[in-house]
Amino acid sequence: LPAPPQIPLSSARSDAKVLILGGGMAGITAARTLHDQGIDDFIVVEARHEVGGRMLSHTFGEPGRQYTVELGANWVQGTRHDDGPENPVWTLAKKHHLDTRLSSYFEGLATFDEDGPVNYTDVIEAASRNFDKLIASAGARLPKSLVDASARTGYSLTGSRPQTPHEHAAEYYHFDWEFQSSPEETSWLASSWNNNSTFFTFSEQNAMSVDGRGFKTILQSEARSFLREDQIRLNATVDLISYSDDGVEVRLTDGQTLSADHVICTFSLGVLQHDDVHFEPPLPMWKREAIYSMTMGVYTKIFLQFPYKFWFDTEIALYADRERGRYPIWQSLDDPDFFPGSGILLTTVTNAFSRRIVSLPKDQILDELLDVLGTMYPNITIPAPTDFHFKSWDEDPLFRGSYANWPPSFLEEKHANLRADVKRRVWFAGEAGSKLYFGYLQGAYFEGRHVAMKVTSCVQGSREACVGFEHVKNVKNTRPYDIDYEVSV
Ligand SMILES: Cc1cc2nc3c(=O)[nH]c(=O)nc-3n(C[C@H](O)[C@H](O)[C@H](O)COP(=O)(O)OP(=O)(O)OC[C@H]3O[C@@H](n4cnc5c(N)ncnc54)[C@H](O)[C@@H]3O)c2cc1C
Repeated sequence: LPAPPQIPLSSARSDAKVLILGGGMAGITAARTLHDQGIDDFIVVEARHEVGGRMLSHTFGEPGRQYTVELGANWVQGTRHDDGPENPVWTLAKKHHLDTRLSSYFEGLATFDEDGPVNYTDVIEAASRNFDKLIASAGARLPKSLVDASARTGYSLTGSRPQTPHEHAAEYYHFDWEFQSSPEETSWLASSWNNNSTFFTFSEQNAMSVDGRGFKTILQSEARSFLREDQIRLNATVDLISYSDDGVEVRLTDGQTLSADHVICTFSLGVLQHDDVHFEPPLPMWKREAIYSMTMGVYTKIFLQFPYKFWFDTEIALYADRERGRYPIWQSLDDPDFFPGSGILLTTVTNAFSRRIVSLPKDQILDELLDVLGTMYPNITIPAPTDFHFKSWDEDPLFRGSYANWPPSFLEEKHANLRADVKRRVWFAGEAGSKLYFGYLQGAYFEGRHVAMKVTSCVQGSREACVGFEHVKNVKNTRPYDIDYEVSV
């Protein structure tokens, strides 16, 4: 295997034709695309000490029992059908010899509730059929141009109305665990096309990284294969982007200024929503409206290491609590396919529950987790964990959440505006901009490539050849609201 990438700490250069702001999947793919198009006059500017973005690994476990776990993206979701199109993330994984194992989410699930182990796999199978009906019903609406609604509306209309803790947990497993948002918070139509784009276009396989170099190695190795030292600045946090018809200036938090003809912003949607980076002049209203209309969700993986394994032999267990979303998914990494003997168990929580727990003292979270495990295993004395870790994505000013989600009220025009450039100077790329693959690494990849191709025509061509994305200045209803304020007496 190639040696770990050594990316230089800082470049002395300050001016380039293009500044790529952010060194995650979208940023490195944009850089690779520019390079492949013969443009090398660019600098990638990244706040962290390494590239990778939300591909973020962590060394976890007590001394002598340490493993590389993934706090962010962990799976290549959708690989390739026999002779169908290949997920470009899978292409990168293969190119850089990423060590992966196929996850078997839906085979041999262990099931628990507040009474301990109990079998409700029939309910999980029903939830799987309900999810399929949800997707199919959205597919039937699209050709008729029927209006969007929440996935909850879709579920209800197709006859799925979960009542019991088992039904809620089973629905959560199929829906929230993927979208990190509830059916109420999510678009019926967009969740369906998002699911189909990844799992039908590529494949239903989920290949999990168990690589000791971290999942990020695919980006770092890729970056090392074409980036020169003076084409990347690490530990450089962007604070202000000033733009005009003539070009762009980028101010870093240390006061340094970089200038360029174009910038490609790959900050997460959450970063754009929180004004962590300022724009001068402020971004136009149509752009801000789009930014604030899509949602950034939270997906928190909580890792626990125990001195020994006392739990289920399947990869995943489902726990049905009376409170929907309370520590429902448990994943064993101490599995012959993953990290045997590691003693690592992880649970995932999302959105509202996730925001609740990260505001609690760590001891309290740990007590809650041990309490749930005690409920799942009433006849076992749960040993004290040897390590415990999670990352609060929501609170990190470089991410402000985990990945984007398409809410029911989000119109296609607004999404086009989210993706659109401003003045053909300030460009936006990142997973949120991908209409089909938002949320996924492949979304970031496709956006990085697509936007870099647009910028290429601006850098190489005449002014006429430089064509930005279309945006809609005022997003309107096709039919105005008919509201009669008259008070009848
Ligand atoms: C917990 C979690 C689990 C996930 N699981 C999966 C999965 O299994 N499979 C999958 O396909 N996807 C998954 N995703 C989503 C996937 O990680 C993202 O879609 C993808 O990494 C986004 O890439 P990006 O380049 O658009 O953004 P990012 O990776 O966020 O890149 C943006 C970069 O900008 C940098 N930056 C931010 N602010 C500044 C600033 N002011 N100045 C300079 N630099 C800045 C950041 O440090 C970052 O490196 C997961 C994400 C999370 C958080």
